[in-house]
Amino acid sequence: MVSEATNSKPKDGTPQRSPSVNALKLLGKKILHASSHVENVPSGVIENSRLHSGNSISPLRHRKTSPSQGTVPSSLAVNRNRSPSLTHSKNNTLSNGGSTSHPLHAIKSNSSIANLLAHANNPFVAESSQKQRGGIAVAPTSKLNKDKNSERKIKTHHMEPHRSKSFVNNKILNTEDFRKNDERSHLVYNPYGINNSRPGTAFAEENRNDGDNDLSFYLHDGNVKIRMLPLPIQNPNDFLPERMTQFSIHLTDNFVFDSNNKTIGSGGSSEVRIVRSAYRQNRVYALKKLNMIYDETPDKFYKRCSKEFIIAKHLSHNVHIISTYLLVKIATTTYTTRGWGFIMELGHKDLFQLIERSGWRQVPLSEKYCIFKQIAQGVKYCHDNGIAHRDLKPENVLITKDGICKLTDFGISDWYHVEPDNFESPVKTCQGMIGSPPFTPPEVMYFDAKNHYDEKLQKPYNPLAMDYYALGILLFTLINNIIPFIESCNHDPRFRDFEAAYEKFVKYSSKNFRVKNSYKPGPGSEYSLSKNFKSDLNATRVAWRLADPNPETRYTIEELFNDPWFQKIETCVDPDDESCIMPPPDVRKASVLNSSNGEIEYKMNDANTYNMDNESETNSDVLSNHLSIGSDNAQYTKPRSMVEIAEAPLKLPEQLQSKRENKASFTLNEDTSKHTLDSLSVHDDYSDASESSGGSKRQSLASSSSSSNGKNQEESVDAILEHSTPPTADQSRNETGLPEPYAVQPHLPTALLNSKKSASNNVTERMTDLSLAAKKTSGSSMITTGGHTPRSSPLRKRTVVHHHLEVPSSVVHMPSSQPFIVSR
Ligand SMILES: Nc1ncnc2c1ncn2[C@@H]1O[C@H](COP(=O)(O)OP(=O)(O)OP(=O)(O)O)[C@@H](O)[C@H]1O
Repeated sequence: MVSEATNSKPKDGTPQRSPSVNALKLLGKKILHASSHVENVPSGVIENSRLHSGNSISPLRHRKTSPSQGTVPSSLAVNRNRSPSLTHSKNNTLSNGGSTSHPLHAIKSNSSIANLLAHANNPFVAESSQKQRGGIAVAPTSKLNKDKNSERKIKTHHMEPHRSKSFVNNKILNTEDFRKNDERSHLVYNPYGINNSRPGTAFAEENRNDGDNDLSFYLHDGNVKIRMLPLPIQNPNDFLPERMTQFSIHLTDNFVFDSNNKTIGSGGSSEVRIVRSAYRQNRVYALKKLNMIYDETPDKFYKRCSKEFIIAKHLSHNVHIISTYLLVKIATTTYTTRGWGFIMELGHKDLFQLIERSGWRQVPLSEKYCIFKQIAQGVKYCHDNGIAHRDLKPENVLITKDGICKLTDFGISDWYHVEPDNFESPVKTCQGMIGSPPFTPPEVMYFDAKNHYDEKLQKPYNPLAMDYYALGILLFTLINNIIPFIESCNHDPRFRDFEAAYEKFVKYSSKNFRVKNSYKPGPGSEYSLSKNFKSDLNATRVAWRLADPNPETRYTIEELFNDPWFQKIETCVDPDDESCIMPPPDVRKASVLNSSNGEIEYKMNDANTYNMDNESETNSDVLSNHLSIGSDNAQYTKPRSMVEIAEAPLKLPEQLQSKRENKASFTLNEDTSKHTLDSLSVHDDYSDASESSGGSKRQSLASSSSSSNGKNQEESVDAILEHSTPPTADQSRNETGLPEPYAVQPHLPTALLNSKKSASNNVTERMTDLSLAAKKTSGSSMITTGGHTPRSSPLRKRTVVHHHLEVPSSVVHMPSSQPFIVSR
């Protein structure tokens, strides 16, 4: 058996709690004490034939997912990963309600963090981090095992038990690896994504007495320390397979930071900024700056990040995957701290940012189905290429300026075959808690240590079935405008209701519902999760089959693509249209250190020929693009997580808002005396100059979908599910082609109307300015994914019918926005 086993155990004594934490605690008190009926499940691998026929782990067919109450044996603590959805408001700072003077910052996807550690095994890197050139994208199992074993031998002083004062609701994690070595290898875990420092940066406890000689902790802003990679920064090429070897490994060889210097997104282990080509300023890219997490060792950091890069790059040839181009070294500048980063295709928004908008409710079902299908196509591409994503959620779906949905964040993705490069080999099952709880299936949630499930319930699971389930929850979320449950486990009353409704539906209404190829209608509007599907029982079939709590009977991606309803969904993107795949950036020069005189010299890239005449760009090109980016940045606000919205859909605690406006800017001062430059490293004098973290004023938590004093501020999740979504695209469009709510708002104040119109116009103008910009057309010109359109050149204008980005946001803080939210 090849599996990944990680464990964690909760620990009491949390000093501060966010509103979401408190709500979750309340939920936790309502645990259902149900008896369990669980069959033994053999662990190990899943035969390919079974995998593709929709069966996953064998004898779970009739098991109940309600476990008996029990305690988690100490041997089964789980290495938890938490969702950005669950835990954070990206780019936001939360106030903790007064128990501390620290401004708190909510970061994304802390669920992922501990798991990231467990996945820091890059099969392309030998134990000593020396380059291992294999020439293939994936390594054989033996090598994977070898790496895992080697990691077990690594001294784990970074894993010594400690608790960080910086974290709210700390938990202690044990990894099974370290337990086996009889080491207490606790990690501090921040499940709710709140810390008191700058976004996306990992922190460690101030007083470390674990013998760690890593000098990469820097005191700033009182008692907060920022983790930095020790010098010298490693050469990315040493961690990549030969076919991915890069000519240039330094960011500044070929890119410049956008002068706006804004963080456009952040996650549990990264922050994302805009960079530009040094040669064509209008070519903009995303720089995902990777941060060390918690007590991660530099070695594990390099392995984890290079693994993510290899997977992301391996998948970078599809319309529905964000392209990842380069793994680069970054020097400390006023923009960022030294380390590694990915140069990636720039997304315009992520799906979370669209769904959280009040106007999302009015987006026609046909457009939501289009988005769903695009996501599914991205997932299928991953699976077809041997990768399970394992962290699908709206935050990890980016939408380009053309309205194309693309998957990103392969931080906890993995090759799912026992032999990664042998697609005939069985599926490698997993163990341990990973993913984001609202989107993580119940068989994985059994490993969530905080829920204290009986060990018997923790069976090896199929990583692909995680993605199937997440697709189902995504579809529910798209249609209902809110996540259906906070956690897919029976500690969540909403999930319990869903599970009970599922069983009831199958038992009394549709006995063959789960039978393969039966395509029975799904639950109707008498089921709350189905209401907003407007009696489209084929659509509810797909959502319910994908979100089947039982992995045995859950839809597979193949079944989804065979589903007649799914096949008929019209999308505005041809999955074979390579013009929608961003070409790689120019990489023309590479800096190298002249060992004789110590000076930096540049090598030119012969393979990258170019004509300077074609490079010219007008100032106005640059300016307009710059302005466009700048204005977009303003919208990269993640005010509330979906979980927070689910908990208090229209309620905004006023005190949080005012406190957030008073957040301090942090200044990071590096201690230059701690480092000596390594002569082998060209840019490893990644200047230890002092830097400012640059106006890290936290963004407001105030959600665009929230109103602090709106009439319906106590509106419940159930009430939200009751609201109707416009039934069809046609019915909701006026003569301009825009969905009705975008054009006529008679009940809104004039100022509000004007601001909405101009916002909408701006989007339209920006889109039509682009070479690949969407043109508004009639619905008849939709591209269906069943057909094939001719390959287009990168400059050909693509016909798009759905303007996925044109989702108006309610005006925050205005009570009058409330009527705008409620559908008519
Ligand atoms: N290429 C990109 N273009 C634009 N925005 C991006 C891009 N990549 C990421 N983002 C934004 O940054 C956020 C964080 O990115 P990402 O999920 O990759 O980080 P992460 O640290 O891996 O997160 P996690 O905590 O889930 O592991 C995304 O949700 C998105 O809003």
